[in-house]
Amino acid sequence: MRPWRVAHHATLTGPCFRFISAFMTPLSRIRNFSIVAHIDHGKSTLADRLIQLTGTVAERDMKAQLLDSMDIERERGITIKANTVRIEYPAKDGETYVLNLIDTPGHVDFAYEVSRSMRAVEGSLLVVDATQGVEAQTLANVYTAIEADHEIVPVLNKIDLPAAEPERVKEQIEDVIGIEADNAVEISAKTGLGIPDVLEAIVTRLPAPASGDPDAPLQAMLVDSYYDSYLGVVVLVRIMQGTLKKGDNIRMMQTGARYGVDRLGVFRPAMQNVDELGPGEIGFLTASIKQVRDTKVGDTITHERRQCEKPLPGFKPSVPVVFCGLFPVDANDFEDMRDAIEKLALNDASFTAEMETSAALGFGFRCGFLGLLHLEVIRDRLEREYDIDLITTAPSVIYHIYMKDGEQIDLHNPADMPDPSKIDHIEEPRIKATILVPDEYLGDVLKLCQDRRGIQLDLTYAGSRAMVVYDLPLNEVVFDFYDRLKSVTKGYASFDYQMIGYREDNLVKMSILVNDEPVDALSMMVHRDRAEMRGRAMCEKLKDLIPRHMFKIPIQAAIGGKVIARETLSALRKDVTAKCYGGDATRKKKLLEKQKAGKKKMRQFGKVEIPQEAFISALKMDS
Ligand SMILES: Nc1nc2c(ncn2[C@@H]2O[C@H](COP(=O)(O)OP(=O)(O)OP(=O)(O)O)[C@@H](O)[C@H]2O)c(=O)[nH]1
Repeated sequence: MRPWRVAHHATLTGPCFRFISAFMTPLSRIRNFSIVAHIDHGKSTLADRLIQLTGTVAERDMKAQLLDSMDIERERGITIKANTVRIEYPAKDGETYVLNLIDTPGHVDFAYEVSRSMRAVEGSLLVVDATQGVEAQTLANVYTAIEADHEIVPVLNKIDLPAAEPERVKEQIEDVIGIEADNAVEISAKTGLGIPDVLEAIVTRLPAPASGDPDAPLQAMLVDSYYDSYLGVVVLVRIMQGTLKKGDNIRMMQTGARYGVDRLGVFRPAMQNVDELGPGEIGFLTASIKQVRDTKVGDTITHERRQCEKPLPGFKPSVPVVFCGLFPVDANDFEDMRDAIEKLALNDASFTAEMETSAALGFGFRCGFLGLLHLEVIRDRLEREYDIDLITTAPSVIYHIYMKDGEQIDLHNPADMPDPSKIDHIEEPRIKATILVPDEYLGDVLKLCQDRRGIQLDLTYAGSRAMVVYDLPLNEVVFDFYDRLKSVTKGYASFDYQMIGYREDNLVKMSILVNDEPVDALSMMVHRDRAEMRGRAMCEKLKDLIPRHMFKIPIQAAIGGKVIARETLSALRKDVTAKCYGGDATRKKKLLEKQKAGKKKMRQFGKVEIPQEAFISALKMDS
């Protein structure tokens, strides 16, 4: 999972295991920073180069993208959880500096983690691909950095490419973000060009940590945590005030949990033990913590005996916003799936799962995620690492249902919708979406947002690119908005969003009935004005996706008891093997075997079998 960490555990007991002697680096020689960038602009490659150039990792151990450690991260080239590394850099002024890099996730789903890790450092490198320019996530992340009072050094990457336009991109950074970019460092993280300048810029242009008193009561930020099968939960901390020592008894101020510190250390990037961590330093601790859930990112760690007066400000637990049902295709996999889900949940506090039974799909889990990417990552891991075939139901958001009797219900699953006659009104979550798109695709983007019940908030230009800001219902975005956006703009748009709150709208639950049996997994919340259109589209699709049976199958969409759309799948007249006339026995056998294998992936609904693909395909909306 995190190969470099696991791989380097050996060194903890091996001959090269050593303690860093108990001296604290003076604040003036510490620089804590993060790298903010849009996906693919080269953040991980730059981090690798910094590590390599400072000899933090021996050349032979250098694996591309050291900091992106999960397989899926590697494969998709995205960074999911924050990671950290401590680099020692002998600067031109003759002093050796300790540089702590916290690598932050680049994707919108993990905005909260980004904002937390930013609070743990004083400065940021803003990496912008000199061939692409500023993108939506560059904006979102750089604003988070600005909010955290960071000093920011712009870095233009990929200047080795002929398409690089550093001057234009500098101008764009100044126009769009509003920070000075004249003195941006021009580099190629790929070839290594300009990397020494980046190291010098970190030392000379980013601030040292603000004053901290090593003798004050301990105040440390819990920046991140992960589960390690050898060490248990490993907690990444940034010391603000006081000194943390091995053996100390600590207390998490938000959760109230108490622990004894077993081990203290830093990542270089292999784990290296230290005796103590002082103000301004970033390191890790282990403390026989059983599950990641007990460590809340953003919590304040203090000493049990001598507590600091106040926790650090701004703590909020990250809460799942997108929910869906995950069911094993083969009911026999349920126990394996439960184990797998428990393991994943141990390592990911923002992923929630509760057992669920569906009339149609049997036993499974209702799972909560930070966003769509998070959902995909977890689903992929279940399928890949644990080898479980899954049926995923339509993602849904949390609706606030206000009942006539004054009760308020949070609806996570459309299947649990209460009797509509008892409902007063329903509110849905809305987001503010920022989209940056080349001019020529603007029309398509506006249409897409409009189709998804968007309200335009702003439209401005930065060079030949438009920046549109829309207020959109989250529900319209969760399923395939991002895919549609990519396809209508040929991949040239970038997208970022933040939640802005709940608003009332005319929402109803649409049920789908196949052969008069409701299929829970396909029920969804829709806007009343769109229900008919959606219902019709859904029935038409299902008609194509459900194989014909020996009898006629009505497929209906309904709101309450009222049918709003209907299709009929005609009966199959011939036997599947009928076309194999002429007695080709092997062909006939093959066909029957194929049919049998296909059956495993089918779900029985009353008398009707629905293939697994139908669930996903039916829920994808075409414009
Ligand atoms: N030509 C060229 N390619 C580069 C350079 N820096 C990075 N790349 C390539 O750009 C792609 C993306 O680089 P990454 O370092 O994975 O990007 P990232 O910003 O870390 O992406 P996330 O982890 O998804 O946030 C990779 O294929 C790199 O090899 C560069 O200076 N020049």
